[in-house]
Amino acid sequence: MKKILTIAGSDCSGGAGIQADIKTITTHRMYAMSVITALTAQNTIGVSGIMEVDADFVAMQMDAVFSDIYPDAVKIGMVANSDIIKIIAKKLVQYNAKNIVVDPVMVSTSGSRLLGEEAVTALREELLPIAALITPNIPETKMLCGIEPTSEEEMEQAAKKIFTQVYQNNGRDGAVLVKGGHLIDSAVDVLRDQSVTYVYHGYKIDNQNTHGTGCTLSSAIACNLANGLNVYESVKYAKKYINLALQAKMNLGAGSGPLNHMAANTWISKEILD
Ligand SMILES: Nc1ncnc2c1ncn2[C@@H]1O[C@H](COP(=O)(O)OP(=O)(O)OP(=O)(O)O)[C@@H](O)[C@H]1O
Ligand SMILES: Cc1ncc(COP(=O)(O)O)c(N)n1
Repeated sequence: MKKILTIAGSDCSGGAGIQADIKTITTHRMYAMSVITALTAQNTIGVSGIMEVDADFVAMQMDAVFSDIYPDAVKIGMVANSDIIKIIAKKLVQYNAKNIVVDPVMVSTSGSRLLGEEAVTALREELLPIAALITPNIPETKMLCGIEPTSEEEMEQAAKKIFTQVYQNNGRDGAVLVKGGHLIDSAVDVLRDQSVTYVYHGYKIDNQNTHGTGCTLSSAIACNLANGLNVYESVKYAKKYINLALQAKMNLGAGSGPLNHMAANTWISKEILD
């Protein structure tokens, strides 16, 4: 049994954050563990409150997990502030954590800030370089490199620029996935590693219930890495998971509703596990 740790914020409505991650990991038939960085009061319409966890208590949670059940992969989502980022980075290095995927969550789809403005530098300098893969969406890509891509070519330029800043300039290895879910007419994603650019030509599924797609994608990638797939294949199968979960068209809540993980289950069990 593979063990996956998610370090993220709680979404009480169950669509994003820790809850989306645990559903994704469980659907992959793996064992899910969680280190919670913040509680959010939110639903499909928006975020009404955030309570950040003390950085010391984040450290206690990480010690409790790593000293007992060592994870095969770690997914990181909402990290709230720079103190939490610094302690997470320190503990991941201390425990020599493997297969780290960072979704650099900054602003919710509904427009609320989930990362303090002061924390972007700590995220860029301390957490991103130790990840095997980082998965910025279009607005996060702009925050990281100044380019707000509107086409596949601009996504390639941005992915290359972020790779250079985060990995090459720090003498580290890793990969960048610029996600195109916010593009109007396609759901193309672009992966950049040390030498190659891969383009995933996704078509846009007609479903406005996309709350938690980024959380789900990064958790599915972490599961696939834990299963021994390389980064390119891990992203490929994670996108298939998202497509199935979106195609099932569950419609909960008055706003942008959650994904249907039960629908993704069929494909995962047939293609990956059997
Ligand atoms: N309507 C859609 N049809 C197909 N794939 C989609 C759709 N919307 C998003 N995706 C895919 O979902 C994944 C997440 O992309 P997105 O850019 O939405 O991330 P995000 O903004 O971090 O997600 P979140 O909504 O959780 O914040 C990507 O692989 C993207 O291509
Ligand atoms: C706790 C938490 N983590 C991440 C997101 C981003 O997801 P989305 O962009 O779909 O709102 C969120 N809303 N809440």
